[in-house]
Amino acid sequence: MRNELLSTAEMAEADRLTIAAGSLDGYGLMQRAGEAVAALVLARHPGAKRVHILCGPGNNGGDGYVVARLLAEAGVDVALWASGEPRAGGDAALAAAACTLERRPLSTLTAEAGSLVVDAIYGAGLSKPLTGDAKAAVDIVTGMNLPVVAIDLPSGISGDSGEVLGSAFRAALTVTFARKKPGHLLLPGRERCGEIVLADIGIRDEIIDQIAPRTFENRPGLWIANLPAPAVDAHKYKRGHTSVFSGGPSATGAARLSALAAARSGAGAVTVLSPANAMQVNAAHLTSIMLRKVDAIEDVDDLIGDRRPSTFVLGPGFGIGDKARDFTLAVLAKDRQDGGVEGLVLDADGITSFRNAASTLYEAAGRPDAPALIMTPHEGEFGRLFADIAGNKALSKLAKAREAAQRANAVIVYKGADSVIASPDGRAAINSNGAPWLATAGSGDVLAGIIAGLLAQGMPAFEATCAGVWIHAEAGSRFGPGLIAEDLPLAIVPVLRQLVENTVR
Ligand SMILES: NC(=O)C1=CN([C@@H]2O[C@H](COP(=O)(O)OP(=O)(O)OC[C@H]3O[C@@H](n4cnc5c(N)ncnc54)[C@H](OP(=O)(O)O)[C@@H]3O)[C@@H](O)[C@H]2O)[C@@H](O)CC1
Ligand SMILES: [K+]
Repeated sequence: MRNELLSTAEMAEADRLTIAAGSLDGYGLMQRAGEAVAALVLARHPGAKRVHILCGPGNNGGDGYVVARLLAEAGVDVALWASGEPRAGGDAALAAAACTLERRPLSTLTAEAGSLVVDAIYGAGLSKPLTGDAKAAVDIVTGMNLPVVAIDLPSGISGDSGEVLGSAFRAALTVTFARKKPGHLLLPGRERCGEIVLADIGIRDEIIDQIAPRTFENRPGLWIANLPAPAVDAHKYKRGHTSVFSGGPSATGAARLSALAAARSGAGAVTVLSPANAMQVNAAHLTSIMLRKVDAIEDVDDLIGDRRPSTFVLGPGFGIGDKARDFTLAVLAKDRQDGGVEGLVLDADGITSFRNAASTLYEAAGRPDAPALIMTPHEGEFGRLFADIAGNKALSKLAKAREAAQRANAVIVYKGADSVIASPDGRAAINSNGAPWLATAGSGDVLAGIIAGLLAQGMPAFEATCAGVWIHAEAGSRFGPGLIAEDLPLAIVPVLRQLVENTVR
């Protein structure tokens, strides 16, 4: 399956290019869209007593008129409700004219228990909050708890941001075309879509390639080709060396969790870098993972000279302040070339430490040949570093992550149930395999470790980050109730096995 996501503008462009290529005209695309929806309605709801089809004034409504005609031809009891009139001469007007069923105003909608609703009011063209007859229809259908099949998007959900504009249907099934849209994956859109089925309506892959979308669903296909597989002659340092900075004696657990996750993700060697006063407590809890005393910047330099760690994690349990800033900048001052430092994953306290010194961080990360910087803020941390972006109501979560990545010269994971991973080069991916079980203390420390471990094995920063987010979420979702962060490093093992064996997509 292809992983591109299309903005509503890119979808309109795909439509235009397909028509220009001459294989199908707009009405032909609409027929195919309607046929796909009608077939799914018949397959999924063979026993529906009555199907209410709600049609808006645009092409989404046009799809609805095609569905109405096809279902009526198949012998289904169809009731047709219209909001507004399709523009004369347009494809939707043609579809409406071809449908001879009686049309009643949507403002007079009534439905009966046991019936099914097909929502064709607004799709990609939603331009303002739902009001009037459309809003009233949402209230009636939601109040009666009727199952809804949404065409393209549940009306009221923005295809670009996933936001609810005014109010929106909650669909059991959403049928969309060619590729998913960001609004199908971003919250709250994702939970309003129900099951999402992608229908092929004749928009060819070459057309999508021509558009070259920069947004993706975060699935293995996006990065599996870059997933490290150890060579037969691998020795431990060839498989990458990750170092994790530990906090003081009463805050060491987070770094060890991160270190363990880096090791499980395949880094050949992992070292916990501990202040002198926490050496004993760290030593008491580490076996295969190495331990080294690091109190000052010079110790970091020595370590890089001696052991050549390729990646670092800084932040989990580390403490906020000068030391975090100094160590971060010392790592970013190293070169990447010739087996130098590949990257730094900055999380938690590491991020917060730069709240009043953000530009120093971004400049350090923007230096040519600087190690890759990866930051993994949750919403609160994101707001501390990027207050203006976070507060801009015109931006979706996707757009916010993208803007932050460009400003910070860093790969950003804007965490949440719909984590967005954005690269400074403009690419972005939306994660959709998370589960509520992952919202547990220490879960983020594990994520930072997985990303650093994959990066140490030579995966490029964006791909390593996307893979880390997906693997972490998959492990947590499969583990389910009762998950604590300590379970996660081991829970990623079966996920990795399936990825290596290529049995999960
Ligand atoms: N692209 C493709 O490849 C294919 C696309 N297809 C289908 O086309 C759909 C997109 O069609 P579309 O562009 O005509 O937009 P659509 O969602 O019907 O709405 C536009 C109309 O609604 C109006 N309107 C909007 N919001 C409103 C509100 N809150 N309250 C009141 N009015 C509101 C808006 O008014 P305006 O903004 O102009 O004032 C305009 O009149 C897409 O989702 C898919 O189903 C398929 O046929 C197959 C191929
Ligand atoms: K719709």
